[in-house]
Amino acid sequence: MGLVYVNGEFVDSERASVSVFDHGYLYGDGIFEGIRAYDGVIFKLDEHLKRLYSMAKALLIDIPLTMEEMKEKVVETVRINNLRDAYIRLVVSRGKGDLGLDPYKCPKPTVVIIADKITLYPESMYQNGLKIITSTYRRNSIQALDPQIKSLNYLNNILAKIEAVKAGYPEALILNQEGYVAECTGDNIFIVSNGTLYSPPSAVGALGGITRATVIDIAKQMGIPFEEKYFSLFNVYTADECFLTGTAAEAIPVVEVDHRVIGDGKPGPITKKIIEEFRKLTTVLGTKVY
Ligand SMILES: Cc1ncc(COP(=O)(O)O)c(CNc2cccc(C(=O)O)c2)c1O
Repeated sequence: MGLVYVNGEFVDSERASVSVFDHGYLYGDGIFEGIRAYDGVIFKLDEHLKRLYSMAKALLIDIPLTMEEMKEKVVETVRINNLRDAYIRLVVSRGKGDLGLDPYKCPKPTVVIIADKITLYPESMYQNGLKIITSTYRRNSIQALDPQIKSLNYLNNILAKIEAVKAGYPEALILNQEGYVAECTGDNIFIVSNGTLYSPPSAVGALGGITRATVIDIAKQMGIPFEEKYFSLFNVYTADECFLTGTAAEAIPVVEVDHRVIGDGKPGPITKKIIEEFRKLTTVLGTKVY
């Protein structure tokens, strides 16, 4: 049985809970981070915390810990559970209030840190690549709720995920309302065409992924040209390679989109090299737990 950090205390995971009057639960009023530890190193913890505090600022949530204190609590949560490889879920909500949605009736944000195991995709999917479809659900407009904020409002992603799973696919691509490719339900997207790597800017309606940023750095170090560019499904269908990036998924090849075979239908050479380089970095760029 693991221990979960809840508002300053470590509680058995079976008993860990938040109030039913918590606005994260009642209204999805909150944000979260998904972080990974590899062999006792928490990958890019600083980058994740920087994003968390930026998102909190955007929502006017005043996290009751400094970034340094939060960093110590994340490390302590992995350590107290004796984990070396872990998926860490850090959730900050507006906190306990009354049944109205007024955030100014929530005196103190709730902070929850969970460290556990997660396996999103089996190794075979990394070897063979994913087959995905495009969801009929469009990404919510940045004028309504900016997808750069990793909020507790994941219904847009969940509805697209339901569509994929019901159709027999592990993941779905989401377009924005203009028809540009945004990202998948839980991952950013890259395509490779004529030796250049492309990924849409976050302004398309996508999370500014930490893994995406890492892959862009890897590409630069490998001398692979990278361009941030809006692109359509046509560009995906006709790409030489395609892959997705996310903390849980890392980098995973895509070999078919909407029944269009990408390249030769196998994980591409640039994709495979990037995956190899990414895995090398995971125990180098991060914060030691032990
Ligand atoms: C919408 C979205 N876009 C991109 C990413 C990748 O971002 P990072 O490279 O910073 O992790 C995410 C995060 N990926 C994520 C978060 C929560 C659950 C699941 C799941 O697939 O169950 C996936 C995400 O939720």
